[in-house]
Amino acid sequence: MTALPAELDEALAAVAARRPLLVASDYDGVLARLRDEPSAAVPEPGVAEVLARLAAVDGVTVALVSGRGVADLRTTSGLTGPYRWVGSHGAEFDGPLTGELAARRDDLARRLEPVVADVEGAWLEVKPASVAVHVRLVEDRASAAAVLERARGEADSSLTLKPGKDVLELAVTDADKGSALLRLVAELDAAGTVYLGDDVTDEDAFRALGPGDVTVKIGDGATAARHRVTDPAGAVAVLGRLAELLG
Ligand SMILES: O=P(O)(O)OC[C@H]1O[C@H](O[C@H]2O[C@H](CO)[C@@H](O)[C@H](O)[C@H]2O)[C@H](O)[C@@H](O)[C@@H]1O
Repeated sequence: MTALPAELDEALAAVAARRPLLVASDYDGVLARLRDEPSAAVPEPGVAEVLARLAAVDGVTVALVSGRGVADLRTTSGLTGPYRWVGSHGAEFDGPLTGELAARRDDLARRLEPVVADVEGAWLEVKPASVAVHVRLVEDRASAAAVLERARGEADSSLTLKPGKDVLELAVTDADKGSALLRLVAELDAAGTVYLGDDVTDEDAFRALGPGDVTVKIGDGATAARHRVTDPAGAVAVLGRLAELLG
């Protein structure tokens, strides 16, 4: 198992003593390695087991907080369990979104179609509260950047831009992972929270939490998280160590 930095291990030991405890994680790039095709991003070995172990501890709630829609997250991850499922960057919190949002999203998708039409490898993912412009498969990186720039130009002030790894999402709500996490913390009256994330949209969650919480960035890049591990195997090691401490 990946060895954890001493400060991270100490922080996990401290938060493990608190109840109620919220253990929340982003999905892509954290619990699953990034893949060319989003539906191929299955959980890393050990993820299902460690989440189940954590959720079985009295006073611990496990939450999956993803940019994916909840239905997609459930299907792609194959995870089942007594978890809180927060999708669409926090817009799907209590259940599916309303039809009015879907109509705005479909109109947005129509406007974005020409942006990807002639660029090989660029494609649109139409999600519950957003349209994601994907460029991971565009070989020429200058063309990929140009597609994202053009998509950015299609955004009016009613939309929220969510940049990510080889993707730009245009969302029809202003929900973010930080507000969603704070809503969960309040609902559970959590005395401590652990959050793992790897991407730009996870920074809202890192910033929302307090100094006594444990925030872990997966991979490189500037971050507001207090701790870092290198890859999804490291994320599994963090969750495994926490399960051990709670055991
Ligand atoms: O918040 P997350 O759980 O990290 O979800 C963020 C986005 O993840 C997916 O896209 C990313 O992962 C794909 C699979 O590895 C990869 O092909 C893509 O380039 C990445 O941007 C998903 O497709 C998006 O809908 C999520 O918002």
